[in-house]
Amino acid sequence: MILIMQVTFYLVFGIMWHFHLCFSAVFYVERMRQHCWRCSNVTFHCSEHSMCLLWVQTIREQLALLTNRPKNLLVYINPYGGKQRGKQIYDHKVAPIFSRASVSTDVIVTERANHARDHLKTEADLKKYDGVVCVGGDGMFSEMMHGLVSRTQREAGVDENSMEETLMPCGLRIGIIPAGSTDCICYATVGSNDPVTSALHIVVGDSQPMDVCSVHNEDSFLRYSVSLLGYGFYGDVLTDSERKRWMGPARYDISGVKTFLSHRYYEGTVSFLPAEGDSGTPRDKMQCRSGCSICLQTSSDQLVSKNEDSCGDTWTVIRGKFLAINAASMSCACPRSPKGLSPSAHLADGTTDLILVRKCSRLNFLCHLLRHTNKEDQFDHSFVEVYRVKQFRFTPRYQECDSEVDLRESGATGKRFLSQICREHRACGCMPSQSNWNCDGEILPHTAIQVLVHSQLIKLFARGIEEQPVFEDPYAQCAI
Ligand SMILES: CCCCCCCCCCCCC/C=C/[C@@H](O)[C@H](COP(=O)(O)O)NC(C)=O
Ligand SMILES: Nc1ncnc2c1ncn2[C@@H]1O[C@H](COP(=O)(O)OP(=O)(O)O)[C@@H](O)[C@H]1O
Ligand SMILES: [Ca+2]
Repeated sequence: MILIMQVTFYLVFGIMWHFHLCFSAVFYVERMRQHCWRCSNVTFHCSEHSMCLLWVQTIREQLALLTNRPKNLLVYINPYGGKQRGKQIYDHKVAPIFSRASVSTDVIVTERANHARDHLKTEADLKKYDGVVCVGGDGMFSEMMHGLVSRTQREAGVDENSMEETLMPCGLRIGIIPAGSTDCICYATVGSNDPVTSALHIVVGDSQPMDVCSVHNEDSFLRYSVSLLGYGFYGDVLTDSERKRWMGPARYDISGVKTFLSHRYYEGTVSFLPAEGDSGTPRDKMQCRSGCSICLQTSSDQLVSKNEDSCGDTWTVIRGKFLAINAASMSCACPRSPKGLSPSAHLADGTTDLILVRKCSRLNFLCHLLRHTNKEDQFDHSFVEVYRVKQFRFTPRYQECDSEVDLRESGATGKRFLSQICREHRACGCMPSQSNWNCDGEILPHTAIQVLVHSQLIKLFARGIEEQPVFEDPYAQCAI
C-alpha cells in the first residue's frame, strides 16, 4: 500500500474521513482513454480510531507540501458560450472537484461580453488568488487573457502600443473549463475538451507556459492571439458565422461550407522573420507533448539572452494571391481537427507557424481542408507553404499600392490618380477585395497587421498533451 501511495501520491487531491466509522477515503486522479482524467477514490478501513487519525493527518501533511496547487481561484462563467451549458457544467462537474480538493472560489457569471476582461483589467483584487479560471470557449479565454496581460503590463509600466518593449509575463495561471464551440486552446493543451479533466489539471496544480502573439496596426496595439490568426478562409468563416451565433457550434459548419463554395482569394504581401536555432520545422513531425524538449530549451535560452536584438535579421517577403493565410502559435487541435492546423507547432517555443495557401482550384483546396481531419499531410501540396517564424507582417494589395504611390509621388496628383484607378476597378468588378483577420475567434478591425511572438508570456493550469500511454497506474487500479 505504501508503494501505491508513492506511485500515485502526486495525483491525490483530497481526503474525506469519518471518525466514528473509522474509514478514510482518498481521492486521486485516474487516467482514462484519450487523455481524459477521472476522479477515483480508495477507502481505507481501520479498527482503531487513533490509527485512522494518523493516516489522515499524514496525508494532509503530504498534501500541504505540494505548494504549486491553487487554494483560491477566481472563476468567470460565460452562460452563453457554446451550447449555453457553462453554468450547468460548472455547478455539476467542476465545483464538486474544487470543494473536494479544498479549493475556495469566487464565481462571477458574466452579464455581457467583455465583463470578465474589464473586471480582470481594473477591478479584481488579484492578490487574493492563485489563479483565474474561465468556463466558456476560446473567445472567453481570450477575454480573460487580455484582461490579465493588459493589467500586468499596466502595473509594470509597459506600453502595449510599442512593439519595441518586452512584455512582462503574467504571474497568475489561467484554467480553462471547456464550454464553448471550438475549445481549441483547451484541446491543444490538455488533449481533450472534457470539463472534469480540466478541473483535475487545475486542482493538481499543473503549469504549462504558452506563447502569445501581439497584433499591431502601425503604432497601435490591436489584440493578442494564442491560437489562430487567420486571413481569407478562416476570417471569412468567422465573419459569416457571427451572424449565425444563435445556431451554436453548428454555425461554423454552415459558414465553412458557404465560404468554401465562394472560393475567394485575396492579394497581398506577407513578410516574416524566420525562427532561428533548434526550433525545428512545421513539417518535422516532432509534436509538442508534455515536457516538450523544444519548449524547455526555449525557457533556458530565455534565461541566457532575454530579448535578443532582431535588427540584423533579414525579412523574407512573399507576394501573391492567397485563399488563406494562417498563423498557428500552437497546433490548434480541436475535435473538428484532432491534429490541428499545424500539427507540429509548439505551445511555448516563441514561434508561430505561418501557413500560406495560394490560389488553387476548389478541388485542391477541398483536398487540403480534408487533410486536417485525417492522417495525410496538409502541407504536402504545391500551393501550400509553411514557415516557422517569430515575427510577421501582412499588407493587403490596395493598401500596398496606396503606400507605394505615397512613396513615389507624395503629392495630391498621385492620390487622385490612385483613387481614379480604384473607382475604375470597382466598376469593372476586379478591385482587389479584402478579407478580415480571425484572431482567436474575434474579427480584427484592420487588415494590415504586424505580429510579434512573445515567448511564454502566460501560464495555464495544464501540462501539455501526455504521450499515451504514459503509465496507466496499474497499481492504482489494483488498489480499488
Ligand atoms: C470540408 C472540411 C473542412 C474541415 C476543416 C477543419 C479545419 C479545422 C481547423 C480549426 C482550427 C480552429 C482554430 C480555432 C479557432 C477559434 O479560436 C475560433 C473561435 O472559437 P470559439 O467560437 O470561441 O469556440 N473558431 C473558429 C472556427 O474560428
Ligand atoms: N454574459 C455574456 N453575454 C454575452 N456575451 C458574452 C457574455 N460573456 C461572454 N461573452 C462573449 O461571448 C463570446 C463567445 O464566448 P465563448 O465562451 O468563447 O463561446 P463560443 O465558443 O461559443 O464562441 C465571447 O467573445 C465573449 O466575449
Ligand atoms: Ca508556439
